[in-house]
Amino acid sequence: MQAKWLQATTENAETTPVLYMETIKVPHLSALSFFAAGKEQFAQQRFYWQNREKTFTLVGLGHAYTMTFEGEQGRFDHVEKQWQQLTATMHKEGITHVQPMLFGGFTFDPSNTIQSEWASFPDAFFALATYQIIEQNDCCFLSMHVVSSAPLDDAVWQTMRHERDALVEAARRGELYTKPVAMSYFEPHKIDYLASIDRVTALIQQKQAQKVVIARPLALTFANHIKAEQALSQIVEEQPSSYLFGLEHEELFFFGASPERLVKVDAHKAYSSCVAGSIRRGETVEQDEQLGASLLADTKNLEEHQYVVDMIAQTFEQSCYNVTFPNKPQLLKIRDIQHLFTPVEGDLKDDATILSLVKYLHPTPALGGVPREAAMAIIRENEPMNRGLYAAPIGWMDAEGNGEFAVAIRSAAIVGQDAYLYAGGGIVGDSTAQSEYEETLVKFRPMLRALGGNIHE
Ligand SMILES: C=C(O[C@H]1C=CC=C(C(=O)O)[C@@H]1O)C(=O)O
Ligand SMILES: [Mg+2]
Repeated sequence: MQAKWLQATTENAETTPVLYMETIKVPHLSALSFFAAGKEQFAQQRFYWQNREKTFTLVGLGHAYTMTFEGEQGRFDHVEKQWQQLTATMHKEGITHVQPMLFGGFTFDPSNTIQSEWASFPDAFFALATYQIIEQNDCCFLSMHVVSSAPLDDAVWQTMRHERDALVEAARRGELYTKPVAMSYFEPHKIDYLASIDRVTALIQQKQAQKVVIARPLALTFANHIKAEQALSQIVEEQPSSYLFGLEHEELFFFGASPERLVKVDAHKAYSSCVAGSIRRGETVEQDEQLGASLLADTKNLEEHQYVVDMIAQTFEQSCYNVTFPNKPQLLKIRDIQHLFTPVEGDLKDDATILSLVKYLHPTPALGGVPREAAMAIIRENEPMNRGLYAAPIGWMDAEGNGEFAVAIRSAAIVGQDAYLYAGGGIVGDSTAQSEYEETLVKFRPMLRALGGNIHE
């Protein structure tokens, strides 16, 4: 008995790390240049995030702590619990109101075992950066994090302060990036994709599901390795009204420009957005308005959209008080495409958290389908790819329960000289393969442009 008790306490002592943090305020710094400044010391350990409104930017270099999880059962709770434990005891120096931020994502479907570029990516992957920069309200805060079970020696801080100052200096020098130029463009499984849309539409007509989102990849090859900062710099320039994200994991760099919020929590208020139903942008203002008006009146797109509103509103009803949402969709216009859009908000109940909302919301019918399990089974049967983080929750949270997750669409994974772009669409009873195919072509455009692969434009 005693031996067991001793073992338990030792384990406990070893697994109770403390989070040390020191924050300073720095004059405005380009978040992208800071990301690039970490390219040598922190290669494969960087992340980048900017919200749609461009009012909040977060960049992380290095891993002070990582959390990973394999499998479906318990992955959201595991990350939640670990983060709570890690932030239970914090030692803050310098500016103390700044929070440590955990950044990462949960893969779309842990049951997918297809070998792919995502082979070594865990089903949950989150990192607390060694060096974290936050830009908000015209202020720029630079934090250092160390997670240690032993008391921290001041010499550690001294060394890190030097490294931090060198990173800031390197970031101030900046750099210009050229657009990558793709050598080849390949649509794997194109014929399979077209056939799968016909099959899935038939299954929906037979009432095996009401809606299923089917996606496909597009592959680009380059003459040289694409640098993460080079790819990111393109979307920073080109996508002013989307969430921008980038996450390195080993050899893989996943990045994108998504219009779609999964959930945001700010001071116990929760926000989600239903984004589903699509049409291209017009070439003139009149044509653009006409296309928008026809989208707002199109029964197939309204059906796609309504499933998402019903499900998100229902989930919010369980986790929030005072749930509100407009009774008709509006238009959400981004560079290449316009969508039907309905915002949903509410006041978080005491037992709900941002991660519990991510757990219940993912995948919404904008990415999975209705009913959820039937749709997931149809996706597994009919989509010959592994989505990895595509269409999955990606985002951040702080130690006070605030945070934001986007749905990682309009995204691509870069591995060395190859890039895999992903796009899909909501299939309902009256979908047609050709128009769904064309919708994916429009959805590929942001990443194709960023990667210099817009061979068809
Ligand atoms: C699955 C994607 O988009 C979703 C989000 C907005 C509109 C959609 C649609 O109209 O089909 C999709 O549900 C994608 O861009 O890959
Ligand atoms: Mg659609």
